[in-house]
Amino acid sequence: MSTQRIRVKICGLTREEDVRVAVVAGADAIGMVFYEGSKRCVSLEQARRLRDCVPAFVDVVALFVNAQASFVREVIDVVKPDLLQFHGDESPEECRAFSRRYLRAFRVGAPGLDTPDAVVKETSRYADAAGWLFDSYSAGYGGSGLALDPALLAGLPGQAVAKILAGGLRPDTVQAHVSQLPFRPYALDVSSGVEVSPGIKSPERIQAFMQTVARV
Ligand SMILES: O=C(O)c1ccccc1N[C@@H]1O[C@H](COP(=O)(O)O)[C@@H](O)[C@H]1O
Repeated sequence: MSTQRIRVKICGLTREEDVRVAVVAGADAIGMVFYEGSKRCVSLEQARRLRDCVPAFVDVVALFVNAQASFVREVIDVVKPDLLQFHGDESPEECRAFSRRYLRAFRVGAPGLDTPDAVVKETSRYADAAGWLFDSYSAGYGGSGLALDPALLAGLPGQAVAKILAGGLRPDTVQAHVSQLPFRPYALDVSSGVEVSPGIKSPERIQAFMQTVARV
């Protein structure tokens, strides 16, 4: 039986040169953060320029945290993302309001999301998502570099929705994180683990991350 390759999204890009490095290294998706509370937040104009560096067959993902619907629509119009990523407290209705494919992020370990049953119940509310993205719980909304507890992901349905692991992945730890999961992830999402500072990526770390994942 063949094992499906694990896809990679590199998130929090702010510079054109980093987008090009990510694409050449084989990233399947690149993410841009539209959240003013993040040091990786990009402007609409910056995002449009980054988007223009992305060739066919690489997805552009726009990440939001409790954004106004009008702002999400503006990003859709200007940047034309392939996927939306909701990383805040958005309800299923708010995620569906744009009739776009979306990733739903879960801050695993947060109050109310701190048992396997609670995770299963919460994910089931977003059964129409294109992917469930499991991030760790931290004081901010994400991009913390902290890893989640894989035991909290036990009991999720097999094939229902693509499962994406995020949170504290690095070139030297990603293999161990994947092996501790109760399932084989569809994809991985990395931001701080391939950076030299928030929003500034390291070509060496991106390449090392991609090479390691290709062997997992
Ligand atoms: O990157 C950010 O600044 C960010 C801000 C708000 C919500 C999510 C954010 N990033 C996402 O967080 C996870 C984990 O990131 P890390 O690898 O631990 O740094 C990932 O999905 C990022 O896209």
